[in-house]
Amino acid sequence: MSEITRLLIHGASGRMGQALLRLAAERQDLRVVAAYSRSQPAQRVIDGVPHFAVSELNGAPEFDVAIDFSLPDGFDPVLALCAQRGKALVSGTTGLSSAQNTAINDAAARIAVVWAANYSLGVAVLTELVRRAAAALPGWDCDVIEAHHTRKLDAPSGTALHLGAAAAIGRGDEPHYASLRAGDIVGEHTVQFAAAGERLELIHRASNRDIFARGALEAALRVAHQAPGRYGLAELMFPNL
Ligand SMILES: NC(=O)C1=CN([C@@H]2O[C@H](COP(=O)(O)OP(=O)(O)OC[C@H]3O[C@@H](n4cnc5c(N)ncnc54)[C@H](OP(=O)(O)O)[C@@H]3O)[C@@H](O)[C@H]2O)C=CC1
Ligand SMILES: O=C(O)C1=N[C@H](C(=O)O)C[C@H](O)C1
Repeated sequence: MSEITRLLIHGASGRMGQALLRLAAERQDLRVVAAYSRSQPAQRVIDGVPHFAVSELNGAPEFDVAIDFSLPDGFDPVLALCAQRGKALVSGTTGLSSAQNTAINDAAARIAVVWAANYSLGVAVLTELVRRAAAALPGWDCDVIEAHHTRKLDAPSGTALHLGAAAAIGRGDEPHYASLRAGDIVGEHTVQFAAAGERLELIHRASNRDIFARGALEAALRVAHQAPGRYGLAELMFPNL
């Protein structure tokens, strides 16, 4: 086991991929050994990091953990690579199908896997608040309202679905969802509880993708050498919640 954790970044050319590469370069405890993007034209080295096209994924160099922020179309090959190599995977790709979710559970018999719709501490706390509010407010209307940039493809967002599931645990039924796509909004989530005469709103606003990238890098460090299993973000990162 090397002291420096070797990272493979999948989805490197994207908004999240670029944040991950920039923040990883500032750290001494990890090193990006390969960065993959769908449309990378040819193998090349950028700031000391070898970049490849995803078509070359099977020939990836040795790594300890892969971080994936791509799109559902790209998810299966990186999960397969990690399972085949016996290496951990941290993924934040949203919009995955139920079959892909089942594939994560299957892979977790062989490797350590973390998948989370949101890697920020604020949303981890919000999730707990939503669960408690939903349990305390039976019979109130519950709506999850999310806003994101116009380039986002999935709706409702993964975080909205995650918060809705937390509310459902507290109240026994799913809330309603509303999605807005406008400008360059990084990510905003409101969980609203409403009854006659009063309304409670719990809100998280992300203004910078670094919060997600930092969370994913930390999760990767923590899970890189763990035993096989599907690890929840809260148990791995925020055990005091
Ligand atoms: N869990 C969390 O905390 C967060 C999750 N997300 C999620 O992360 C994902 C990426 O977001 P974002 O960075 O904004 O998206 P971008 O569109 O900016 O980037 C997507 C990346 O994935 C690559 N890609 C696209 N299709 C494929 C494919 N079929 N195979 C392999 N690679 C592919 C793209 O390569 P190329 O450029 O060559 O097309 C690009 O590198 C989304 O699902 C988003 O919802 C985002 C923020 C936080
Ligand atoms: O695509 C995004 O940008 C984001 N996606 C995640 C989601 O679907 O919840 C997390 C964050 O809101 C940004």
